[in-house]
Amino acid sequence: MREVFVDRDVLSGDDEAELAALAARVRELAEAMTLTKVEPAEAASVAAEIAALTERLKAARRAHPPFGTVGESGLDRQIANPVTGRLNPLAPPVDIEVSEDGIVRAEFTLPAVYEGPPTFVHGGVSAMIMDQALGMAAAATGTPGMTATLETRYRRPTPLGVPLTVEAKASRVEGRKIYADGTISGPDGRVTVEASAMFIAPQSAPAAS
Ligand SMILES: CCCCCCCCCCCCCC(=O)SCCNC(=O)CCNC(=O)[C@H](O)C(C)(C)COP(=O)(O)OP(=O)(O)OC[C@H]1O[C@@H](n2cnc3c(N)ncnc32)[C@H](O)[C@@H]1OP(=O)(O)O
Repeated sequence: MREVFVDRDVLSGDDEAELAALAARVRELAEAMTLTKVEPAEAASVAAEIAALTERLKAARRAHPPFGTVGESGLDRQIANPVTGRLNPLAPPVDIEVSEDGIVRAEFTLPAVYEGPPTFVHGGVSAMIMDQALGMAAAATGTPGMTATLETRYRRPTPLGVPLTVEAKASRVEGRKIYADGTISGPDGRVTVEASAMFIAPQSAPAAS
């Protein structure tokens, strides 16, 4: 297995909490940036300040995103994941829970930075969230894998700014292939996105730590 799976800094809870708080501020910054009406001179001034802050963060730099210490599966350790990662400002983040019966579920709200059609979620963002939820459902069978196929059916537009629910569950495992299905639904319970995926487990599984 490639070394990048194992050669990671593992953060303490305190370090993770501080960086998660920083990521939350950057998320707010992205949202403020998307919606701001400030004058060009003020935008230029803010850009200069942000450039200076970026240089401060780059002063100490890792080769790869770090892992967290939570969990035993090696899945929820990916704290910089672009869907669920509290340390990744691009992640909403979607706080996915996996129940003992293998059902993956999360409630989340997507702000304006994820807009595709006006007032609705970008279809690629929905697909990204489904990929993650379906992948975690596949992994919950005990056999995690890489996405080989992902089919999304957009039944109706997914609204921004309201509570959404993603659910997924593995349907079957055939050798190295794991199949899973899931949905995103709106606050009225109506399904907006259906998805099905097939994951393929690597020939040799990655190390858990
Ligand atoms: C890995 C662990 C990670 C843990 C993360 C936990 C999840 C967390 C959630 C993360 C979620 C996000 C996750 C992400 O974002 S994963 C990122 C997106 N996915 C990828 O980048 C995958 C890129 N592709 C590959 O790496 C390889 O092609 C894979 C690994 C998929 C297969 O290459 P491999 O060399 O191993 O396969 P094989 O040649 O021995 O063939 C084996 C069987 O599979 C069949 N086949 C192969 N490809 C396809 C296909 N595309 N459609 C349909 N069938 C396919 C093939 O016919 C054969 O069938 P059969 O003849 O036996 O019947």
